[in-house]
Amino acid sequence: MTAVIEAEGLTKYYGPRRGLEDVDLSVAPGEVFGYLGPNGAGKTTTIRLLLDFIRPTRGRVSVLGENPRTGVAARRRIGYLPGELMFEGREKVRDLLTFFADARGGVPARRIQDLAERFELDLSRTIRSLSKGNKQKVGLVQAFMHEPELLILDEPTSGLDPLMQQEFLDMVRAARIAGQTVFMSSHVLAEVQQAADRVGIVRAGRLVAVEKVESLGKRAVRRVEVHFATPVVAADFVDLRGVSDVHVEGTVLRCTVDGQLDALVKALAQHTVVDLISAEPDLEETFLGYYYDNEESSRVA
Ligand SMILES: Nc1ncnc2c1ncn2[C@@H]1O[C@H](COP(=O)(O)OP(=O)(O)OP(=O)(O)O)[C@@H](O)[C@H]1O
Repeated sequence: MTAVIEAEGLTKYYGPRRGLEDVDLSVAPGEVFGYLGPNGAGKTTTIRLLLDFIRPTRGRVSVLGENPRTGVAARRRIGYLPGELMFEGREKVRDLLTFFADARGGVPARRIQDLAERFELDLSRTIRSLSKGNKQKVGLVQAFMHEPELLILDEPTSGLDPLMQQEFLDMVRAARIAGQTVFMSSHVLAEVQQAADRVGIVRAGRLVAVEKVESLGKRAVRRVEVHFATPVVAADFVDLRGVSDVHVEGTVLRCTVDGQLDALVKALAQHTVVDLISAEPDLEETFLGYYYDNEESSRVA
């Protein structure tokens, strides 16, 4: 099957500054692809290249089988949520959405109404009176409303409260079931894990890893901090399966656990445990774990 998004050696320099370099990427029809990276990694640059808002310094990209530069017809088949919404007008939300709907060849009013209800968005408000989160909802409604073949979403959950983030993820899952393809950027691994089939990790302008979400889940790396009633020694914990970065200061143990907690929990049980804190690592830590431990399997295919 032809890829919906295909990039080869995609590179963008802003003057001497690297925005993106040598990105090879292929997103299959019906796939939900999460594009993860810290601030300034190159996510927005990639998305702008896909939409021909900027042109590559070198390399090539095709979207829905077309070169974004010439494939104007393909644009209607795309729903796009920009990272920064420029909605400011005095008009009502309903009027703005109707305007977008008409530009895409028409969308049933009922569909707009349903999406607005889902997101608890008041269509009778004026655009400029909306909070950041509500503007984000307008952006999402306009991206989804014409049921495009491809959704390109730049930081879609930014500004949404947790309930609305879940609503959004439900919509992505529904889009996937309907056979739509989704390319979404994020800097939050947890949210992408809930909806995506694969995750690409971009860092300093390079796509450093592409992983199936299932395999990410299996490698749950955690930071663990344990407080004991009496002092402990590091030697009790250093050789345990999955445990690394062991540091002991008096009655406090800090370490990293990759995979099951079982071996650590059994060793802890030899002491009196006062408190145990287990935190998911941030994106960078998870990804570094992959990149260095699993380099041969993770490089982009
Ligand atoms: N118009 C521009 N002119 C110069 N440099 C730019 C421009 N746009 C982006 N860059 C640089 O390119 C790099 C990638 O930026 P990009 O906006 O693509 O990152 P991002 O992953 O989307 O980050 P964020 O999460 O902060 O939006 C950064 O170093 C950024 O400073």
